[in-house]
Amino acid sequence: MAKPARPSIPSERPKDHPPIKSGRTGVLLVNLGTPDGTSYWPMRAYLKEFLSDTRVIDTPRWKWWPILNLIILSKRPQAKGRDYETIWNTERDEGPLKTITRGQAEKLSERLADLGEDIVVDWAMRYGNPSIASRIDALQEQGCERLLIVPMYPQYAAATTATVGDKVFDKLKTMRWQPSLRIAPPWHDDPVYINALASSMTAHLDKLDWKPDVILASFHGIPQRYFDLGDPYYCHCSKTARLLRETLGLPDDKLRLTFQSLFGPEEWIKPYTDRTVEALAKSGVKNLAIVNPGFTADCLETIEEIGVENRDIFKNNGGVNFSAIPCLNDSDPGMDVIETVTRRELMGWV
Ligand SMILES: C=CC1=C(C)c2cc3[nH]c(cc4nc(cc5[nH]c(cc1n2)c(C)c5CCC(=O)O)C(CCC(=O)O)=C4C)c(C)c3C=C
Ligand SMILES: [Fe+2]
Ligand SMILES: [Fe+2]
Repeated sequence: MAKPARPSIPSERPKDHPPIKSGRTGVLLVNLGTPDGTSYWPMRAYLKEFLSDTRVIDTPRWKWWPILNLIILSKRPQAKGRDYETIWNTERDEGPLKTITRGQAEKLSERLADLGEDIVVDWAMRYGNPSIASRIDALQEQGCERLLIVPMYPQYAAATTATVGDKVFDKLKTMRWQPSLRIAPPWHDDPVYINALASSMTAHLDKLDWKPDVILASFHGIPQRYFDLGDPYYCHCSKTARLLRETLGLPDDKLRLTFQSLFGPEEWIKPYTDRTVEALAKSGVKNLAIVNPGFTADCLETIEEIGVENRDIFKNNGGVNFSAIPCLNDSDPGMDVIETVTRRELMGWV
């Protein structure tokens, strides 16, 4: 039987066809988020979005809705707004997390210049602005058919990494022409990350005219229940701390793992940073440094909670010298980490 004639495919686009940009790859760095301003309403909007995420708070909605809307959102926006004011980037009118994430994206773009014009680097916030959906739109408009999402968390947690995925999938669900998608895995035990932390800690501590008796590696906490339900976050943090200890040649009691930023009445993973700081000061430790390996950018939880609140706890209980070691941010070692992770995950695409 004769084959039916193949319909001819026009070799050129019809004259009235809209222009198509194509063939590019987008890299989207995503960090947690920050309010649009420090006054009541922007603070409230930010906290409401954040604390309504079931990945962050999994309490049944009928129970959580009145607690959030009637109790937490009536007081916390003012209190936290005052804290944000103390760290605010007034020049740009934004939180430091935004400023630093933008800097990381700009530097990454420069570092990937050898890959040519077909790579576009951008950044977004999981909560607040610029939103993930708006940046995916922008990348697609620039011709990105492939998308690498980099959740800016070295340790995986459902409350951070997975919720970035959720938001990306929500957006993709609405798109007729979806980009191909990759999500970078956590890098809690990557040698480039451990070495970057070790070198930035050493450089910072060498500049002090005193030596710490103890260093705390303080990570953001999660409720103990989330760990019991199978979240690998605690194990990732423990491994980072162990590798850091090994790299720096420090014994267990000199570099200790702790967890900060507790929220609500539940039990969180332990030991708690603030209680450890207090106990160390009371036990006679005079010189203390704290590093925050789980934060890729300095933010309220590092600058204010560690640099101010925990410094005060230490000094008020007999401590003498205290230093908060800055996050990797967009420093050279920090950018080495982001570049290594990105290049590895782009393999096969570029
Ligand atoms: C139950 C609540 C929370 C969980 C679980 C949680 C996990 C978690 N958070 C980070 C990183 C950051 N959190 C930040 C602020 C912040 N976190 C919570 C609550 C939970 N976080 C709140 C309510 C806030 C806002 C401030 C406050 O009201 O206390 C920030 C700082 C943002 C900034 O703009 O500076 C970061 C970063 C991780 C890594 C994590 C779990 C692993
Ligand atoms: Fe948090
Ligand atoms: Fe906090």
